[in-house]
Formats: sequence, C-alpha cells, structure tokens
Amino acid sequence: MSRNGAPLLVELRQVGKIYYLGESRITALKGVNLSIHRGEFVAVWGPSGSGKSTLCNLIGLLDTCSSGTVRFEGQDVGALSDDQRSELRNRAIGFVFQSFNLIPVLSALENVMLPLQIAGVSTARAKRAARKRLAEVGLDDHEAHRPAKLSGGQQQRVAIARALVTDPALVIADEPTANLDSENALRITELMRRLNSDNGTTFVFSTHDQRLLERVERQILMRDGEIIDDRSPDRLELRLDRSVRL
Ligand SMILES: Nc1ncnc2c1ncn2[C@@H]1O[C@H](COP(=O)(O)OP(=O)(O)OP(=O)(O)O)[C@@H](O)[C@H]1O
Repeated sequence: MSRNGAPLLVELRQVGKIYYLGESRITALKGVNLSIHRGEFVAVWGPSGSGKSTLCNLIGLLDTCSSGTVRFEGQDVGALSDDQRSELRNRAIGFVFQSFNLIPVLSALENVMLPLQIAGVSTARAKRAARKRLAEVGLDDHEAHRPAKLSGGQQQRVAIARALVTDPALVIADEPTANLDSENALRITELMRRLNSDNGTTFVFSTHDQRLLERVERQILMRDGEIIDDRSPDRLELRLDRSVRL
C-alpha cells in the first residue's frame, strides 16, 4: 500500500485501548484504522478526552494497544519485547511535548546533543549534529542559553531540534503548541511544516486548535475514541461530520 508512492510507516488496524482506573474501565480508543506513510504531515485534532494523546502514544510506541494491531515499518509492535520496542522507538521516533521537557541545567546545545550522547555518539559528532539542528530551527545564536533564558516559543524550537537530532523517521508532537500564545503556536506549526518538506521527516502532531489546521495536509478528527473524519486534498474518500463543534 502506498500514498503518492511513499512507503507505509505506521499502520493501525482495529486498534482499541482500555485504561483501568480502580473499578472503572475507560475506553480511550475504539476500532481505530489508520495508515501513515513516510513524509506525511498529519494533525490529529478533536475535543479534550477524544483520544488524541492515547493515539499519539500508540503511534509513538510509548504504549501498547488493548486490541488490534499496530505495525511500525511493517513490524507488528505487539510481537516485540519491551526492550525491542524501546530500541525501535529510540532509533526511529523523536518526541516533542507540550511542556517542552528541556533539562534546566543544560544549555540549548547540550539539550539537543543529549539523545546522541545517550546513544553513544562521540561528543564532537553530537555537537556538530546538534549545531546543524539548532541552525535549522533558527537558534544557532542561542546555543549557550539555558532554557530559563529562552521564551516558550524558543524552548519549543530547541525541543524540536532535539527530536530531530537522531534523524528519526517520525516525529510525534503531542499538543506542541498548547503552552504557547497564538502567534508562537502558528510559528511552531510552520516550522514543523518546513522541516517536514525540507527533510521528508514524517510528523504527527495533536492539537486542540482548529486555527493551526490550515497548513496541514492531512487532518484526522477524533471524537469519543474514534476517527470521525480523515481528510486531505488528495483523498477522495471523505467522511465528514458537519455536526462536530469543538
Ligand atoms: N493513563 C490513563 N488512565 C486512565 N484513563 C486515561 C489515561 N489516559 C487517558 N485516559 C482517558 O482516556 C480518554 C482519552 O484521553 P486522551 O488523553 O487520549 O484524550 P485527549 O484527546 O488527548 O485529551 P486532551 O486534549 O485533554 O489531552 C479520556 O477519557 C481520558 O480520561
């Protein structure tokens, strides 16, 4: 299966996710089918509690599904051990979080170098790669700054540079603009879009914010644990639900 000739990267088939909280059973995802191909730029949007983070966690191999199948690069993730899943995740996926998650005592450059150093890459190589990524997000002149000296938008740009430094096939950004004002939220969305088209990195990001969707080629709308709309310009098959109001 291909989308514009690009190979399949992640495939979810009839995926369900149930959380158990004491006596209660919470169905977070119900029968989700989704294919994401290399190079796509995908926004997952929908109201609070609709399952966006749960979906991102499954696509990012941070969690496993309760039913159905998740395949990453053709591999059935459910058949992997925890260690194998972590190894695949570390190699192939970068993460951006809404709270930036930078290490306060490290400079911007050291924060971006960290994933490579954890992977055993030499300091000199890690520094070169981190500088290149900081330049891509427009922060090469801020490499010595610690996070507290940077604005929220700048911190998120450092976090994006860090997510990209290992050359992952996929970047998952769970509500990356939730803690930013609307101007910075738009800038971060445009930056991710540019990195997607320049580098071919696949991006999946979740958002509450309908205004950010204009620049996104594929929009997946969730409600009550289901995908109720999956639309993109080159897709003929649209399942629109006009009754949805966020
Ligand atoms: N670790 C958990 N334990 C129990 N229930 C959970 C857990 N994580 C999520 N849920 C529940 O699963 C459902 C989907 O939550 P999820 O966080 O995926 O939605 P969301 O669309 O990302 O929401 P938000 O926009 O508020 O982050 C909700 O009912 C939520 O309360």
